[in-house]
Amino acid sequence: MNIDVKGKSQKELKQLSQDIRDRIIDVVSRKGGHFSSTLGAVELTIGMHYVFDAYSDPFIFDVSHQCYPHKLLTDRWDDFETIRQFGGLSGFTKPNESVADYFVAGHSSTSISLAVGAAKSIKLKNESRVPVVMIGDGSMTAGMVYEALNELGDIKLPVVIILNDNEMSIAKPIGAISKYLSKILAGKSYQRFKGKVDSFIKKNMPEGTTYIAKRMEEAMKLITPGILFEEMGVDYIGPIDGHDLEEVIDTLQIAKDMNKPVIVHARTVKGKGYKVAEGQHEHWHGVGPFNVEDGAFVKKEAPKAATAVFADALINLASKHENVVGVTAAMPSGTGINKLMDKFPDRFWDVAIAEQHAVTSMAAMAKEGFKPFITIYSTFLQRGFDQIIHDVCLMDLPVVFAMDRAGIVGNDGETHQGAFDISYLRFIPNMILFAPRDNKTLELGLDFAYKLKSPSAIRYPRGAFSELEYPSTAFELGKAEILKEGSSKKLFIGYGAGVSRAINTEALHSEDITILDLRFVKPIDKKTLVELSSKYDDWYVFSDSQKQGGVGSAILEVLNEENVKNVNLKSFEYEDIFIDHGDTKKVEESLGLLPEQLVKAI
Ligand SMILES: Cc1ncc(C[n+]2csc(CCOP(=O)(O)OP(=O)(O)O)c2C)c(N)n1
Ligand SMILES: CC(=O)[C@@H](O)[C@H](O)COP(=O)(O)O
Ligand SMILES: [Mg+2]
Repeated sequence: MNIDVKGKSQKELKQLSQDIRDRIIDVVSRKGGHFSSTLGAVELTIGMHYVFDAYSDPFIFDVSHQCYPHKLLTDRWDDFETIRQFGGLSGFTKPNESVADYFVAGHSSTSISLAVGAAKSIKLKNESRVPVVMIGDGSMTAGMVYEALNELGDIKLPVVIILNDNEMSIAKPIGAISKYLSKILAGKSYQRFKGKVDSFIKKNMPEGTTYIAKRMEEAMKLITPGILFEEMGVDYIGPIDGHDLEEVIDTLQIAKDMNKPVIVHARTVKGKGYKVAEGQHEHWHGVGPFNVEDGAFVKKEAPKAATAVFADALINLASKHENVVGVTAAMPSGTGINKLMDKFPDRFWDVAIAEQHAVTSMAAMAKEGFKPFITIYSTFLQRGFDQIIHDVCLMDLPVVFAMDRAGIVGNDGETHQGAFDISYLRFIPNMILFAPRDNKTLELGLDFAYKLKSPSAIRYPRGAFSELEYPSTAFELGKAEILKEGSSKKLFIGYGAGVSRAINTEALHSEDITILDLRFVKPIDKKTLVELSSKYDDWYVFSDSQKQGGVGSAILEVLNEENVKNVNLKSFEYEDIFIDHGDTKKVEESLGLLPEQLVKAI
């Protein structure tokens, strides 16, 4: 059922915020999810629903990982139990779940552009709806936000932007924007100060002093904390206490009545309402199950994650070679670069949510003789696509793209799957694409990448590789590796983490099948593939990647160019769909990618 906040008293709203927190703490402690962001957004979300109408005004949450209170208020209180589970609610906003969710999100800093587009449409349709945005301080560090503000300040259409400032990104926020916003938070609220001046003028100055008042207003703009936004043509109100329901509602009402673009700067506490998580705690951003009483995480015995193997291997490399440098775009712990930043603070940086800047700035370092490692989730590298072509590959610069979370990522779902990197990188000239099959070959892969004189991209999965019984061998450019020769006319070709799926499928199959680790998608090992075509007719491809333009496509191109006619190739890569959220195994099963399913398909 919808919870109608508009009719509630302050007292009832306070109780509602407690009920929402209790529900989030209860479910997320059992199921995992985005925790501290969402606790910090409770009063702001109630305020949005009190002043605006989610079923007509576009409610736009940036990243939307903080949208759980919004979902609880819009007919998903009971279903919230299924958050991020396979077949259940998405952990992000999703219009096909509820009309109250205006747009899909998951990648950051899109919200103000969406609001501009919505506002233009509303004007053209002569409607009176008002887009309302919630964007965090971390998401304000991406360039796309300023592209949107630049236009919004010019066209001056009514948009209310709630800047939910908890002085945290996932980790501590980085950069001048964050420092600027924190400085404002440290000061007193400009509006209260402005109000005092206005009433002083009215009371003590004779009639007709509007001229002076105007001058005072202009002068104050010079000291208004929101000068950055005011100068861009967007009004600024704040900072306000983002947990004071009355202040939030009053301010949002004022902002809405201004009928122009306005930023409401709200100070909040990340994790508010769950003591253990309140404040600057990176590990409460996205959590697995935990014990509510003491905040202890439910420890699951897991093999060493690829991220940790990567980070340790990069530390070794950086210890040996002074010219190794690297960046993360606001994902220091997720990528393991936090370890490098600690050990080599003058050679590894968090550049904030700025993937485009990460790519291009590292291209310059490569030109200067350094060996940059851009460590980034496959899905977020999509944000720097043109920079890869224009600033790295065109000049054939030796930048390494270390792509974590390649393949299915699980509970984050369709906005985060690492499905596309092979397809979107393979057609770029000078790019080298290769993939390790286990931890040891990941380590060897970094040593190999270090020596390359061209751009390269190495991919590895979320979580751990499977342990393989095959000895690991060093990479040789463009060379595949036969792991096992079999008597069957079938050939299994694995790539990256897909190699273990090929091995597990072969183990279940009745025939004795040859297994090839392709190792390189570009340059691909044409010679070996042509030789194998004389022995094997039925080829099967295993890779955690989109079929379109992926590994199977690359192999078919070789067979076509080399005029090979006898091979039938079937690729078990992802079909032409966006892959939904859920535990990775459940998602793989829904795609028919479990070995026992593949054996039947073969
Ligand atoms: C393009 C992109 N890069 C990185 C991320 C990963 N990410 C998700 S939330 C987040 C931090 C957002 O911080 P903020 O906007 O302050 O929200 P808070 O969690 O503090 O409420 C980051 C870096 C992303 N979602 N999209
Ligand atoms: C919302 C967001 O984009 C990040 O919090 C992301 O969910 C982290 O993913 P991992 O859990 O794979 O590090
Ligand atoms: Mg924040």
